[in-house]
Amino acid sequence: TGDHWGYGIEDGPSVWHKTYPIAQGNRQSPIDIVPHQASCDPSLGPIVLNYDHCTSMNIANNGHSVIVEFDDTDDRVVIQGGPLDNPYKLKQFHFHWGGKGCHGSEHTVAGNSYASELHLVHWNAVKYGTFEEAATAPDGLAVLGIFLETGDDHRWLNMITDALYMVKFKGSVTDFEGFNPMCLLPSSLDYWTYLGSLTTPPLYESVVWIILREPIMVSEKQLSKFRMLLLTEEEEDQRIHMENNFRPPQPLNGRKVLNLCV
Ligand SMILES: O=C1NC(=O)[C@@H](c2ccccc2)S1
Ligand SMILES: [Zn+2]
Repeated sequence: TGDHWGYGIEDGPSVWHKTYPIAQGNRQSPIDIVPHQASCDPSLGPIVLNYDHCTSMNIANNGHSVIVEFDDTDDRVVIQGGPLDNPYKLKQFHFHWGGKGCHGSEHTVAGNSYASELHLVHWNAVKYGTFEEAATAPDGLAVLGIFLETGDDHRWLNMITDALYMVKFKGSVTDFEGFNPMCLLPSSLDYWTYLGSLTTPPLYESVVWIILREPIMVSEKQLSKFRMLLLTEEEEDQRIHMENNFRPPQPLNGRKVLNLCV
C-alpha cells in the first residue's frame, strides 16, 4: 500500500482522481489568485505568528518534498488572527519547486507562477486531538504559503540548502534542531486567504489557505540544491531527481478569495 502517487506522467496530478476522487472536489488547491478579483473583508485582521519558542526537530526526504518537522507538543508555536478562529500549531514546513529555469510554485498570481513555494503547515489543536484528525476536518489545517522568487541569495535559506545533501535519498532523515522559520518570512504579512485543500494526496478539503503577497528572494544556486534531492532510495540503481513537485491550479468553483482591507 502506501502512496504510489507522484508528479510524473503515469502517477501525477492528472491521474490522482483515480485513487483520490476528491481531486475533483469543489474546494481543491492550489488556485490562481486574481488580485483585483479578491474582495477585502473588514472583519479580517492581521496574521499573528508566535514562532519564538519553535523547536525544529528534523529534516527529511519523504519522496515528494523535503520537510522540516516541529515538536507540536508545545502549544506556544502558533499562527492566529486573520481568518482563523483559533490558534493553529506549527507541525512542519516543506517546499514545492520546478525544474531548471521552470517555475515551481503551486499557487499562481494572475496566471504567473514563482520559482518555488514554501508551505508552513499548522493544525487546529484547540478543536482536534491529533494532526491526522485535523487533516480531515474542514477547519482543521491552516497552511501559510510563501512564494520564492529567484534573485539574491537568501542568507537563512542556506541553513536548509546546506543540509539537503544529508537527505538526498527518499526515506532519509537527519537531526535539524533550532531552526526558526521566522527567518524565512518576507517583510510584509499582507495576505490573500481562501478555503481549499491539501495539494497532494489525500487532497483532503481541510485547509484554510493564507498566502503572503510578498515573495522572498532566493538564488538560482540555492534552488538548484533542491533539485539535487532524489525520489529514489539509497539502495535503488535508478536515480531520479526531485523536481516539478507542484500541482497546477484547480477550479475556483465560485469560492471567494479575501484580502486585508488597506
Ligand atoms: O500545502 C500542502 N502541501 C502538501 O504537500 C500537502 C500536505 C499533505 C500532507 C501533510 C502536509 C501537507 S498540503
Ligand atoms: Zn505543500
